[in-house]
Amino acid sequence: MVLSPQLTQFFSQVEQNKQGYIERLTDAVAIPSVSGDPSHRQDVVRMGEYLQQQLKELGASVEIRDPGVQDWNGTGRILQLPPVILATVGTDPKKKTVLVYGHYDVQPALKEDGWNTDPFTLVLDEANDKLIGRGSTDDKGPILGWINVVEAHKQLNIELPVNIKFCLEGMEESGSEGLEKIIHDEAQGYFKDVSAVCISDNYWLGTEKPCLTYGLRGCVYYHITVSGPAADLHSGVFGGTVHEPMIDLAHLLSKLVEPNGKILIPGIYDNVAPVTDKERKTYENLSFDLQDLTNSVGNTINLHSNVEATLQHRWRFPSLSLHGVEGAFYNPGDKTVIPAKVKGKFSIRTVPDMDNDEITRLVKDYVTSEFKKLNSKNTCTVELTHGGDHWLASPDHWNYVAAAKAVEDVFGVQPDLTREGCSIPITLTFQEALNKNVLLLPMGRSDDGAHSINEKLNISNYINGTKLLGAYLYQVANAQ
Ligand SMILES: C[C@H](N)C(=O)N[C@@H](Cc1c[nH]cn1)C(=O)O
Ligand SMILES: [Zn+2]
Ligand SMILES: [Zn+2]
Repeated sequence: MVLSPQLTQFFSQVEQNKQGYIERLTDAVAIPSVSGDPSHRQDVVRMGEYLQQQLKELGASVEIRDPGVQDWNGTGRILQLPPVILATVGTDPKKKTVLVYGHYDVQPALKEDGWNTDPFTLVLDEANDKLIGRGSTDDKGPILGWINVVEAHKQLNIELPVNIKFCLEGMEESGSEGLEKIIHDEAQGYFKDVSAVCISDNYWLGTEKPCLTYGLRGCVYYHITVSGPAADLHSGVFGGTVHEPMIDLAHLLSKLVEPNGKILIPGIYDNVAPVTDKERKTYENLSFDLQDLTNSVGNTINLHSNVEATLQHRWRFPSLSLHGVEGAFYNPGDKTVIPAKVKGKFSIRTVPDMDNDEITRLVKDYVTSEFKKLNSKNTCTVELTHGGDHWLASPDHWNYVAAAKAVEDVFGVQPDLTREGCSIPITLTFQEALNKNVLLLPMGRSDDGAHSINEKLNISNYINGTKLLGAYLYQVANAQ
């Protein structure tokens, strides 16, 4: 395949800039922008300021929007939400405009969780082609990839082939609070001239081959709170004499899902769209096998014995995961305590055609009726803490055709077409509010360990990913 002179020039500039790109990611990872932890809220704001500064230096016109405030965890503690950054590079009416969305917040990370190194100090492991640190793949690396593209063009003194409009938020890992309203408010304003949307915030199916992603599951997150005594109790003095919140909660959690993954909430599968013959074909010839799953997970604990069933349960069937218990004793060592109030946290990944409001009704009715069966004198409440919808796009759209050609430009292969099990709540909002095609164009690999310990982005993925984002813009410019 023959590359255009502009692309050839751009690719070689990206290669030359490698060191600078790694330094940029080092600076970004050093800001612990954990949106789910109020003690880090100022760091999220600082991360936003860092990006605004980078974008301004590259000539972007930058505006911010205030998403308002948040009642943190329903505690009455009011927190300012971090700003949504809107930045424009190029306003040529003759060019297409690509809307780039990304998030600058990250999941929590503590060395004690099992990280080999400090999560917020980017480790350059050249021997293993890795950049290790929280946010390296989710989603700081990909956001910086776009900034790298703009920088390379400025250095080369060449115009971008399209206009870019950035929309960067700092609350994605905590439910994207406040963003939906901004998108609706700005649909005929800031977002008016958008031709298509591109999001780089997911992962390749395996470790070898790039993919384009046209579907995501939704996510509804719940807390079950069981409380009883006025304070924690001595289990030797009170054990056997009172209803224990933790015992009630353990019973309730065990009623939600079977060890084989089957969700036990009555009615939960009723609206799940059936698998069609056309859809079945989409699981054929993907560059994925069960060993990829084993490698990403670090153990052979697969629930399903073939690729099709595994991917269907990741992409197009719901799943329920138990995440943790707040208020329970969790330190090392033994403590003979009866916790007074415990909060069990779980989420359900949703798929077409499930409806979030209906699911919440089913969850609340079921947990309430199971709690009644315990005949406990404790109290139990169930609340939805955040939710986002599932999403499906048309992969036949020119936006996908352009991205497939860009993959060929950089990697010399046809990308896999995939759906994804995780969620980016705002994707559907962009599609519906702007009525434009949305494409997911991932930079990282399946084994990057997003949300986990030792999160990494391969150096080659960062560099080739930057080339890919740039090549995609050229292909969009040429798309019919
Ligand atoms: C795919 C994206 N990088 C991601 O990690 N999304 C999160 C979104 C979320 C939903 N609730 C809380 N965070 C995810 O899928 O868990
Ligand atoms: Zn993400
Ligand atoms: Zn994430």
